[in-house]
Amino acid sequence: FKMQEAAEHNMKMHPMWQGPLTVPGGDHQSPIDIVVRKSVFDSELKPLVIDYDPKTCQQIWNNGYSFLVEYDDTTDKSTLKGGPLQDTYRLCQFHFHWGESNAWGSEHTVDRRLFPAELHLVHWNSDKYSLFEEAVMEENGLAVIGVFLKVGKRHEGLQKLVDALPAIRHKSSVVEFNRFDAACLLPTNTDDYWTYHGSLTTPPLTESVSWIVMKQHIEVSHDQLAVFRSLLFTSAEEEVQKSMVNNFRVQQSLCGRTVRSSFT
Ligand SMILES: NS(=O)(=O)c1ccc(C(=O)NCC(F)(F)F)cc1
Ligand SMILES: [Zn+2]
Repeated sequence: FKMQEAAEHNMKMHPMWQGPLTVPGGDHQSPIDIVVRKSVFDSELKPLVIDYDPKTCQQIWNNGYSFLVEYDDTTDKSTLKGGPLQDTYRLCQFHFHWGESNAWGSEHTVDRRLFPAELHLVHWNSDKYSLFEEAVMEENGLAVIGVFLKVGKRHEGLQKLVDALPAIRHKSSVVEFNRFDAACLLPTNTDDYWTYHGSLTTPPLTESVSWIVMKQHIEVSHDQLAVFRSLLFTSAEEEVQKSMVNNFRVQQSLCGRTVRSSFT
C-alpha cells in the first residue's frame, strides 16, 4: 500500500513522472514485475561478457532525475556482449533509482518484491550505430543491466561515488570523476539473470532496450543510501528545494511479453 502512496505522490509532485502512463501504442514498456514462476528458462542464453575499462570514466552529474556516471563511449573500451545480445554494446553511463524509505525504490520487482534501490548500467549497440542518440530510437539499440540494491553491509567500491555526491547536490551540477570501475557494482554471480524487451523508464520511453535484470542483488549500507537521498531534484537557483527521492517509474503491463531466465 505504501508503495502505492509513493507512486501517487510521484504523480502529484514530479511533473516529469506525470509523463504518459504508457506511450501511445506502447506495449513494450518498462519497468515490469518479474513473475519468477512465469519466466521461461532459455538454454540458448549465454553468460554475459562484461569488460569495463575504469580509464573511460569521465564525470558524475545530477540531471534532475538521478545522478549519472558517464563514460567515454567514443571507442569500444567498456563493453557488454553475450547473454541475449547478438552484438557488442558500449557502456555510456550508469545511474540509480531509489525511494524515500528503504521499503521501496526499485523500478523492477521480483514477484512484487520491492528493493530500496536499483542500478542501471546503460549500453548502446556500437556494431549497428555510431552514436547513442541514434541507438536510443532503434529496436535493438540499447542494453541495460539492472542490479537490485539491498540495505546491509557497506559497499566499499560505492563509497568513492558516495563521497562525490555532495558536490553535485543540485540539478545540472557536474564534477570530474575518473577511474571508477563500474564492474565493482556488479554482483558476484552475473550468470543468473532475467531478460525481456522493454523501454527507457523515463521520457522519451522509447522501446529500444534489451533488459538484463540480475537475480543476485548487491548490498549497500543505510548511510550510503541516505547520501543518495541528500541529492536534490532542484537547481541551486530554485527557492524551493526538493529532495531527490522516489525517482522510479510505476510498473507497466507485460502485454503478452515473455521474460526469459538464464537459470533454472
Ligand atoms: N532508466 S533507464 O531506462 O535505464 C534510462 C536510460 C537512459 C536514458 C537516457 O539516456 N535518456 C536520454 C535520452 F536518451 F536522450 F532520452 C533514460 C532512461
Ligand atoms: Zn534507470
